[in-house]
Amino acid sequence: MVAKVIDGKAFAADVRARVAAHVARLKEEKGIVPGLAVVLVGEDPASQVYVRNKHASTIEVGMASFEHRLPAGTGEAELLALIDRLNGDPAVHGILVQLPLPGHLNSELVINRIDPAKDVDGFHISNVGLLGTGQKSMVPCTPLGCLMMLRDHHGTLAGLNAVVVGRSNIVGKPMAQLLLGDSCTVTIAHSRTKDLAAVCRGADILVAAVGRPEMITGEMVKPGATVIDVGINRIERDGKAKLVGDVHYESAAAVAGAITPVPGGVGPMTIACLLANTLTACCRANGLAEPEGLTA
Ligand SMILES: Nc1nc(=O)c2c([nH]1)NC[C@@H]1CN(c3ccc(C(=O)N[C@@H](CCC(=O)O)C(=O)O)cc3)C=[N+]21
Repeated sequence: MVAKVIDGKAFAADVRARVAAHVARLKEEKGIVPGLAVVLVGEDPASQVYVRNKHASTIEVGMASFEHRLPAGTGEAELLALIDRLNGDPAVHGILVQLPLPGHLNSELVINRIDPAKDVDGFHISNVGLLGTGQKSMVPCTPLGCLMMLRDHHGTLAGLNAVVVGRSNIVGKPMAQLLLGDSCTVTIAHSRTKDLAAVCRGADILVAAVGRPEMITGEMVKPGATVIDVGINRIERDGKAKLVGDVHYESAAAVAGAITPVPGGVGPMTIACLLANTLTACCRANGLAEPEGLTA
């Protein structure tokens, strides 16, 4: 079997177009412009690229983008004061604090300072609790993007065996909650799981979010399964820099029914879902109906 390639880049472009159409309608009918504030502390080069991409995509869909770049040595009180200011700013509907933060800053404290209604990353403990209890929340962007692609490919996910490899707070755990919400039978596996290959081979849906380059190989994939590769690893091969996922693409694609590539899979969907979440937050803040097909 040769897997169908799930084109995350094209899917993300479609999500952004739907967001843009809704934003245009909000502007025209209500005079409302959704706004996203992105806070970057320090000069990490990878983070700077991400923040630049987020800014460009935000403008492109017609939203307002507020960028706050702070020096690496910024104190906690100063950062918290900025978040308080953004919490109180009615032009700001979404707030994202780029992670990782410099080591002297307590990221849990900082994230939990964000108004949960503006927490477009879905990392605030209130949103985590709401998601875990099946209540309306802001949903983390990467798992939301994976869920959208899975629903599109399968129609319904009910009754399918889903294995999530990785137990991080930003991907693995919320991904498992979302799959459970769509009535999958969910297993969370990780680096200490006994006979990981056998566990993975039981999956109709296999989500790889371990952060280890090409760890999930074809022999761990059930024939016909859907493989979602969340990993983004920069490696060097044959003297060249290369971006690879947590899945060994070639061997997995030979067995899977469908697979997301890296790059061009989950990554672009993450940014598209950030915009979708900002739109959702704006609609909720104004007591308006939420955008259809762009929420969990
Ligand atoms: N508070 C916070 N929220 C985040 O959502 C967040 C963060 N911090 N810190 C960093 C990570 C990383 N992240 C990515 C988003 C898009 C791509 C993406 O579009 N990747 C492209 C390729 C990019 C490339 O070529 O480098 C792709 O996979 O096709 C990747 C990574 C969001 N993050």
